[in-house]
Amino acid sequence: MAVVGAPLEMESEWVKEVKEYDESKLGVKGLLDLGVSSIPRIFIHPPEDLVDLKPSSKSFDIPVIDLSINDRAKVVHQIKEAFSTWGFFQVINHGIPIQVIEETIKAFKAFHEEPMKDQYVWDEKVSYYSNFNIFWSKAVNWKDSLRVFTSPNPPEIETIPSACRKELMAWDEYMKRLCETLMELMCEGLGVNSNRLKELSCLEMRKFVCHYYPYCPQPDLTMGLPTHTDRGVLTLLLQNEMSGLQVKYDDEWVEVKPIHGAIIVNVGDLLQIFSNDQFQSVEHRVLANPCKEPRISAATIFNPGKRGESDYYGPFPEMLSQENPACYRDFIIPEILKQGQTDDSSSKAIVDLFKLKENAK
Ligand SMILES: O=C(O)CCC(=O)C(=O)O
Ligand SMILES: [Fe+2]
Repeated sequence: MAVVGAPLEMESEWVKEVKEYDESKLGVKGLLDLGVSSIPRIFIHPPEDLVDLKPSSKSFDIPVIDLSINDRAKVVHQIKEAFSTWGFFQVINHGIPIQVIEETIKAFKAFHEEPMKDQYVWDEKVSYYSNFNIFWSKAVNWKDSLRVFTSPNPPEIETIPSACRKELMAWDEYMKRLCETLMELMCEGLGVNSNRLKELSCLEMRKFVCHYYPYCPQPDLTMGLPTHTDRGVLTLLLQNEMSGLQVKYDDEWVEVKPIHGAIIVNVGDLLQIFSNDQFQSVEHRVLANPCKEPRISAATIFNPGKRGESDYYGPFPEMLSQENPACYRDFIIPEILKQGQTDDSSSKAIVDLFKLKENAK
């Protein structure tokens, strides 16, 4: 963690302030409850993060795919198109009842809004806040996050906070089922066996992150979540009706407009590699929330469960040919974990790590 270009003594002062904030276990919500009206300086992002915060003036929208249409070939084609260009789409009519979606968002919101006055509840809450939001940090982000690994299959109950346990367990099941359906369609789009990603254990390791972006008094100075790509295979994201998520398209930032009941789906770095660059893992970010109403999002990130020394991953060999040579070398998951410890911040870190320069497109 470092302040870019700052002298050493300032850097250590900054680290000290971050540590104090972290150890206070207040979270951003806690700061607001204490009545702050400006953001502490540890939240101020460097200028390069804060240019063009406004979304594109062109009327782009990420694709919306309706899973209920009775034309499988059409859906496969739409997913292939969306993932080859945007790396993102919103899925509607996916079979998850709207009441489930509403109840789930309500439960996650309640978890983050647990009042500090009940010490037992508060202690449990903060025990799930992993290092609060000091994450990919050039500066601290204006949000609080709950992180849970919902693996192995099924998740161990103690790893989930009791305040939203019932809802999160149910949500995990819904996400797994939807992801299985989508992975089959994606595989068909790539021209590989529909079970390919499932057989590769991609439904087995799931990370769940629930972000809470409360009101920010100075949204032009900080970020909710800075620019990044997702590192897993596929991310399924639920959001409430508050906007803030932006996706890079054609070198411009495009706002993902909330659609009631929709789930956002996006390609992670690993899927870009498996697809040998047919699908794109695309940069995205979340602005600090200028509205009184908090923004809630819940990401389920799917990763391969098989992580042994002989479990190799790489571009699907059946997609490769002389005209379409591998853009990446094969690798094992421990190589990624090692890399994650050294540099957590850059977009496409995994893609760059395994790229074969000679075949790069
Ligand atoms: O909060 C959001 O909408 C996006 C979250 C996200 O990009 C992530 O968790 O990787
Ligand atoms: Fe993301």
